[in-house]
Amino acid sequence: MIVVQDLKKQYKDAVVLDVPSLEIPRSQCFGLVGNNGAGKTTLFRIMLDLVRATSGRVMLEDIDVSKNEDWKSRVGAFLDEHMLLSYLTPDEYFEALRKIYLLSEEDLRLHLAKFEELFNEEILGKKKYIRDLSKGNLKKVGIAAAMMGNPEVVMLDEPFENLDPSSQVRLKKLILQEKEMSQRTFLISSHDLNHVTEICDRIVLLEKGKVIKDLQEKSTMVEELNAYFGT
Ligand SMILES: Nc1ncnc2c1ncn2[C@@H]1O[C@H](COP(=O)(O)OP(=O)(O)OP(=O)(O)O)[C@@H](O)[C@H]1O
Repeated sequence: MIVVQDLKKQYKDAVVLDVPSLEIPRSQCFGLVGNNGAGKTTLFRIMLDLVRATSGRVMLEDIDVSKNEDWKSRVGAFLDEHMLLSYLTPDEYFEALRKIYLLSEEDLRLHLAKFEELFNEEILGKKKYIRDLSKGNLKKVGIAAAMMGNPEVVMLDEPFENLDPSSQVRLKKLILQEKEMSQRTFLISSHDLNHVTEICDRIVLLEKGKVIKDLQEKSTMVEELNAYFGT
């Protein structure tokens, strides 16, 4: 369970995030939507202790993520390309992570096999550095890396952005499979209302840093979001 308590982030006079309370139960696929600047990435960055909150806290189980490091082995995330080692090839990068996560070569092979369709023969076995990959292929590397090491929680910021239509469908399939086979909690931010509502059990709508809708009824989610965004 992830618990957000009295969380505020302020830059000078601007309050960019103000979430009094939010609970994300284990194995929920939690979608986060909102217009540009709503605070989605800021919330993820605070959850990963990449940015310090002005006040309040994020707890993973009973761990305050800003006060204790023990949550780090339980969380995988891909927010942006800065999280990758761009001077490595994808193969070298996955191999480095394999050693960090103490996985066997077979574990890594099995993990990457799940991404075979999504990678579409563009990622592995090529002698191309991560820095030279297309934006979509870079995202695929980041997503595969975020799911390594069997994390309890996976956070993905805009995972569908820059993916071609077939890759978007393949990624949705992959997340749905992972959801079914593991007890993983997914936190996914997206501007793509159709994709996010299709895979998530719950959608939280942020606007100017505040939660203005918390939708848990699958049958009416798309309708409510379309009405809000005027789409
Ligand atoms: N370092 C910073 N200094 C000042 N303001 C910041 C800083 N980082 C983020 N902000 C502001 O915080 C607000 C929330 O930004 P955030 O990136 O979290 O939004 P978002 O919902 O992820 O937006 P998008 O959909 O455009 O990615 C924005 O107004 C942004 O300008």
